[in-house]
Amino acid sequence: MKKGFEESINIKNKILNDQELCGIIQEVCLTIIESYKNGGKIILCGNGGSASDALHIAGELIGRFQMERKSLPAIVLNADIATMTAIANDYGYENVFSRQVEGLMAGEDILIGISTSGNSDNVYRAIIKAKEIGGRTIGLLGGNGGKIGGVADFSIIVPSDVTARVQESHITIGHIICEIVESVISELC
Ligand SMILES: O=C(CO)[C@@H](O)[C@H](O)[C@H](O)[C@H](O)COP(=O)(O)O
Ligand SMILES: [Zn+2]
Repeated sequence: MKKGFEESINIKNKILNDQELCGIIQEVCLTIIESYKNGGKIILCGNGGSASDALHIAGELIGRFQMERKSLPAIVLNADIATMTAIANDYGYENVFSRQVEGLMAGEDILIGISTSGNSDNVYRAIIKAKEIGGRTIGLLGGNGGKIGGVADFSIIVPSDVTARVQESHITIGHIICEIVESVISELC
């Protein structure tokens, strides 16, 4: 039992002491704030535990994190099960997110693709489609960043190959981003 706690703490300490990674997280916050100022929205997607993380982060933005402020628009592509199953059935599971990006994303929007391996094909294709549309893309990743790490505008790569450990840091990073974005936005309005 102790091993799991220790591993989780050690990975978070590694992130804390990685200036480059902390710098990327800061840049991501600024990019999200800029998008919101320009009338953009955040679009998120992921599989399994990362699907839950996408829902969790969107809930903090649309509802609130810790402060009273206006609602911040966020859409989760893995939330709409009717659309997802239709696309999976008609076009293949690898296209369940990219097809929605095609229909929903505008140039001022940001796509956050969450994948602990960095290699989920449906998240990868969503990032590629978002780039074609001209939107900014963020990968919340793990391992060596995988193929998504090679294409996203910003890659936040948690230094671990263990899916569960990566997910635990993803939600910590997600909370930190929400806290920073919320505090800046609430000063503006
Ligand atoms: O939550 C877990 C494991 O902790 C699983 O549901 C996990 O998210 C699934 O195996 C995903 O399919 C993994 O995909 P990815 O993170 O590599 O993109
Ligand atoms: Zn999990």
